[in-house]
Amino acid sequence: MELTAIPGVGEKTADALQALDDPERALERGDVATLARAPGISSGRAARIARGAIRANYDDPGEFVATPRAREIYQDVLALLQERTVTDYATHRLETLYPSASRARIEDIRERTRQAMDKEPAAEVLDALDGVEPLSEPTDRRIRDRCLATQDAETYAHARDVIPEVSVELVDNARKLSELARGYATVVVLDESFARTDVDGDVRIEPDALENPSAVVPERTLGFFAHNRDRLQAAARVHRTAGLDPSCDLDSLETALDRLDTDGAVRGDEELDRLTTAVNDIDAAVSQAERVANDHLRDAIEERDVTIDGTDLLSLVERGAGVDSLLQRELADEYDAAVEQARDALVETLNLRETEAIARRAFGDDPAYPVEHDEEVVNRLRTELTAARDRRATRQKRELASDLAGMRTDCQQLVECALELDVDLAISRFARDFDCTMPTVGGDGFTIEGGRSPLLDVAFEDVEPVDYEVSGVTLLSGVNSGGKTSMLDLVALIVTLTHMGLPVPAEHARVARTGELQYHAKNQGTLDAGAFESTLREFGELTTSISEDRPVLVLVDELESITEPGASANIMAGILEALAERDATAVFVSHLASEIREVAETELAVDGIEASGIADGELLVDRTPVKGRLARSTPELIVEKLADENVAESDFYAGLLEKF
Ligand SMILES: Nc1ncnc2c1ncn2[C@@H]1O[C@H](COP(=O)(O)OP(=O)(O)OP(=O)(O)O)[C@@H](O)[C@H]1O
Repeated sequence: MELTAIPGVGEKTADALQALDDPERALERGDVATLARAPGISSGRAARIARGAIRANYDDPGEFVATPRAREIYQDVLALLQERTVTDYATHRLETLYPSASRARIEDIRERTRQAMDKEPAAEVLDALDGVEPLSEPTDRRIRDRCLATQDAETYAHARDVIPEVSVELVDNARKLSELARGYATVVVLDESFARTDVDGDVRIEPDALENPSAVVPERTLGFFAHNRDRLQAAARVHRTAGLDPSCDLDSLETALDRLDTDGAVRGDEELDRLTTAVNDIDAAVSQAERVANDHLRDAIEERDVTIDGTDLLSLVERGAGVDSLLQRELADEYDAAVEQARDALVETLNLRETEAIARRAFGDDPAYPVEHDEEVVNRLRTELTAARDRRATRQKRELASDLAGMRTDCQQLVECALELDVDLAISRFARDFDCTMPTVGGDGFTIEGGRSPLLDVAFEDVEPVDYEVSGVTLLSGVNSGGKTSMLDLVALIVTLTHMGLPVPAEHARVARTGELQYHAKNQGTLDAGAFESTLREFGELTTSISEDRPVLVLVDELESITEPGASANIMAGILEALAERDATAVFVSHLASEIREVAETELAVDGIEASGIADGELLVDRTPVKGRLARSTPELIVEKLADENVAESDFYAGLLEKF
């Protein structure tokens, strides 16, 4: 997809998106979290870009949400869904769901919603989701014990691109190569030309190395898996607890991950552990072996009475011989036993195998007291053990890296699948929490049965279910606080959810396909001339823009408050007539329903939310509007109550009542 073809994506944004590994895939998947990783793109902007991409894909003109109040309702719907996610990914991903006029888009989401609603939001699955996050690359991948070397400038540039983790060096002669071999544990030479050069150190001639970078830097794969280990383990747990079909064998993945340390080292290999411990403990083990030998020898000397013939003693002294000679002569056996003990102790403590023979040479056969190790031999032992440890570690790393490298795509899928489950479960929880059903799309206007708005200021279980059906243009009258605004909110909510492809909080609902939701909230007080003029312009544009292929649902709350009552009634009557002429669906909440009907030239339908009376100062309201009924106003109900209750002033109240 050409990035600049997406609505709202210019050259600059397209450049920022190109910095991602695979922007097309992120856009296709509506992966807001990944898009927001592009430089300078906030998550809000990422969501707008993703919606733009979807719109372009469905040829959707957008602009369903046509007014600030309609936008608020959409935001409220989104918030209710987002409250039910576990992962940040799902929170952002839900922002790609929007009310659309495109039949195909709605149908696609409805299909997904139906499947989502069947999914059980079990506590252990939600728990497991807690650790899932999109996979990401570790930031610091510099590897300092190895370098690449080449003679060729082009290979040099290519190597820097392909294996940026290690340094790449230009070498033109054997001297430079041997300098590198002294500075790095391993030098990988990328040219055949050095094949016959004899250089000390671990210098490998691997002209094909750039074709398989993970063989040169198994740390790349291991680092990626170590960095993402917790997320992958959580994703595997989600698959197990939710019974999802995994994209890879979970046991193999978990076994491989168990072998990996958080820093990318291989763990759980006995041989590697043995060699690592031996290298670390060598000095301590040598000292301990010396101690063992000397303790033995001291005890032996203390216990022995050495008898020495006078001539022998004289000859020893004349030769300048020291105690060593005496030891050799008199305590040779004890010395041998002591040295043997030192050798055994060293081999045993360090658990040596291949290097046992070297270790044994660390204590010589020539008698001396105290017994001392041969530093040169110990150093040799250290070098051998270190090399064996490094060889083993490299082999292990390569093996594990090659096991894991093949799993990368499947792991990506494993995590994506778990994250998408979170999106589904948010929809499922929303549907369950608010007793939702899938609405029917089609027909004229809307029908709501048993609708309960989760946006009310009362607990959801206390919301009274309401029914309402409108086709064409209707005035909605009713007592104060009867629930007229709440009814408009419920209609807007159900229409918005339906066009998002989501379930609605009603026992049954049917909604006509709509291109635009025009929901105008109540104004707080009379408008000044300028604001009044612009409100009239808005309605002027709205009534003229309605066409058959772009049907509009108009919800208006107490438009009369924009100016004085007489003028308001005239204006509202005019707007309603224009909407009726264009076969629009509209509900106008008004306390001036009667006055509007009087001045209107066509017959206008009116419904009413009625109160059956007043009890303890509270209106008893039936919140379902009665079709074709102009509801009595609150003042009328109060006058009626006073007329009933006050015998003395009954004439006065009866007179007032007649005026209604
Ligand atoms: N279906 C319902 N179930 C329970 N309570 C409701 C319901 N509808 C409305 N209410 C309660 O009634 C209150 C008033 O509702 P709302 O503001 O919609 O009335 P209104 O008719 O628009 O009032 P006004 O004429 O004063 O503008 C709400 O804040 C809510 O507490």
